Formats: sequence, C-alpha cells, structure tokens
Amino acid sequence: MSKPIYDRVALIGLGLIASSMFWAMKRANLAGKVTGYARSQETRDTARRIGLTDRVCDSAAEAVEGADLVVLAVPVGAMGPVAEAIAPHLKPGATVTDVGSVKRHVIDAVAPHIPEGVHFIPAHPLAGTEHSGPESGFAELFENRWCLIVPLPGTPDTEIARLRALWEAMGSNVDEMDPDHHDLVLAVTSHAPHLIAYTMVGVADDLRRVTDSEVIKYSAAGFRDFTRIAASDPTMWRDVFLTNKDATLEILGRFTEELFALQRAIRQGDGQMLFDYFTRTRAIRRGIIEAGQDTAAPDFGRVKPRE
Ligand SMILES: NC(=O)c1ccc[n+]([C@@H]2O[C@H](COP(=O)([O-])OP(=O)(O)OC[C@H]3O[C@@H](n4cnc5c(N)ncnc54)[C@H](O)[C@@H]3O)[C@@H](O)[C@H]2O)c1
Ligand SMILES: O=C(O)C(=O)C[C@]1(C(=O)O)C=C[C@@H](O)C=C1
Repeated sequence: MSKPIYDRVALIGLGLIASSMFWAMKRANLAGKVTGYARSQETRDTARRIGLTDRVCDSAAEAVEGADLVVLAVPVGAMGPVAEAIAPHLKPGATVTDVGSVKRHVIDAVAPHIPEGVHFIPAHPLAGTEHSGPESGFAELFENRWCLIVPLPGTPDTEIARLRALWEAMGSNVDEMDPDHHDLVLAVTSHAPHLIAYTMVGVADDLRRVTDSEVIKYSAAGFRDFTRIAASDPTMWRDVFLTNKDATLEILGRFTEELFALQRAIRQGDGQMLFDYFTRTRAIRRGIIEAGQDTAAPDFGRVKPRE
C-alpha cells in the first residue's frame, strides 16, 4: 500500500461529509492517523461506537493538536467560531481546509483566525445525499464527482497540490475556482434548486391539508425527487441561504421572471412558447450527456449509506 498523503488528519464535525472522507481515506490509506471531534456528546458516542476516526476527542483543540490537515466539516455558519477555537492549537505548517457549500462567507469567517505559517485552502466537494450525521457516510460518495478548490493568493502550490492529490485519491475530479464565481455557480446548480424543492414539497403538503387529497401518497417520480432533496439537513441549508444571500436572491429573481413568462404562456394558451422552451431545455440535457459530463448522478439506491 502507498504512503499516506497526510500523516495526521483531524476532522471537525462528524457528519455525512467527514464520515465519508474518513471511510474513503481509510480504504486507500490516505491518512496515517485520523482524530475527530463533534460538538454533541451523542455524535461523539456514536462515532466511538462505529469506529469513526482512530480517536474521537472531547474538544476541537485536542483533535487538531499535531494534525497536518484539519478539515472543517461543520455547517457553514459554524465555520468561523470553530476556526477561532482551534487557531491557537494548530501545528505550524499545517493545512486547514473546509468542505462548506458556500465559499466567500467561509473565507471571510475563517481566514482572519488562521495563524501565520498555517495554510488555509477552502474546498467544496460537489457530492452529498439528503442524509446527515455520523452514520450516513460511505467511502464511495466522492467517486466521479467534482471537488472545487478555492485557493487564496499566496498559498504555496505544493500545499494546493497535496490537497488536490487527497481529493483525487478519494475519487474526485478537481478544479480550481474563484470564491465569488463559486457562490454564483452553486446558487444556480444547487442552492436555488434546493429552495425550489423545499417550496414544492411545502406546497404539496399545504394542498394535502386543504383538500385531504393524496398528493404525497401517489407522488410521481419528479415529485419524489423533490421530496428527497427537501429532506436535506435543515441546519446546513438554513446556513447556506443565510450566507449565500446575494447570489441566491439574484438567481431566484431570474427564476421568478421565467416562471411568470411560463405562467403567462399557459394562461394565454401559447403552446408554441411552451414547446420552444421545453425543446431548448431538452437540448441542454442532451448536450450534457453527449459531452460525457453527466457524472453527477450516482444511484443512491445502489450505494447505500452505512447502516
Ligand atoms: N450534505 C451535503 O450534501 C453536503 C455536500 C457538500 C458539502 N457540504 C457541506 O459540508 C459541511 C458538513 O455537512 P454535512 O452534510 O456533513 O453535515 P452533517 O449535519 O451530516 O454534519 C455536521 C456535523 O457538524 C457537527 N457540528 C455542528 N456544529 C458544530 C460546531 N459548532 N462544532 C463542532 N461540530 C459541529 C454536527 O454535530 C455534525 O457532526 C457543511 O458546511 C455543508 O455545507 C454538505
Ligand atoms: O445529491 C444531493 O443530495 C445534494 O444535494 C448534493 C449537493 C448538490 O446540490 O448537488 C448539495 C450540497 C452541496 O454543497 C453539494 C452537493
């Protein structure tokens, strides 16, 4: 087996992403020793019971002591306070990274706490499920998915390359991106779609209460996909919307304009407008498949989270 990429890794927050990273790193011997910390006693107890990390610590300070790589895998709103708490305990020369779904806010909240001589390299794996917590992770989560690295000016290339090597060894394709561009792209591809799914499920639920119909019981495939997305962790998504406010509002504004245009076409019986619109969107989907870029839809029916 090849030599680990990092000798000592600390995972702060022990949910879906951290636990998937742990199993992926262990499977391929990418980390020598992994310590872990989560805020709640219950999560730490569960982590100890299922062998999640080599040592579960009772404080974040203890977990990061001597670590070469520290991964912040907590909700985006908790990144700043966690960085502040661990800062005095970081090893000189260590790398701190994060996996947060929003990048500008995390950089603004974390970077001021990172001491001189410690590298901070923000990152975001574009992989997840609607499940959360220490028992939801699995080693295959990052396979054939993108991980976006968002390096800050002045970060040594060697340290960026090392983090890139870790994500590639966990199965991801890696790209680099500017933080503001990242937040706008993700508002389109992930954040606004989640809000739409939350809304659609809420609408159906209201309707069920009002009419006592069986909207949810007999939901078709499209709506079922919405219910999967709308089952995602409330804390995580509350923080995403609060911290990627401008980009999300910009995309929702555009979305609303399009929705009104379609609404008008339906009211006016403008079949040509609807047909042209759906023809355009179908071509986009087909273009993605022809370009071989449809790597973002693993079958979670097959890849089961750990029991
Ligand atoms: N779930 C996804 O689809 C997904 C995908 C990519 C990135 N992310 C990002 O990864 C991060 C973690 O998400 P997740 O899905 O693993 O969440 P999760 O809810 O499964 O796990 C979060 C963990 O953080 C712990 N935690 C919360 N506040 C804490 C604090 N102040 N100090 C220490 N621990 C704390 C929780 O106890 C839990 O163990 C988030 O920033 C999220 O935006 C999530
Ligand atoms: O597949 C899912 O369940 C996801 O929602 C994963 C997803 C996404 O929107 O694609 C969600 C949030 C992340 O920051 C990255 C990935």
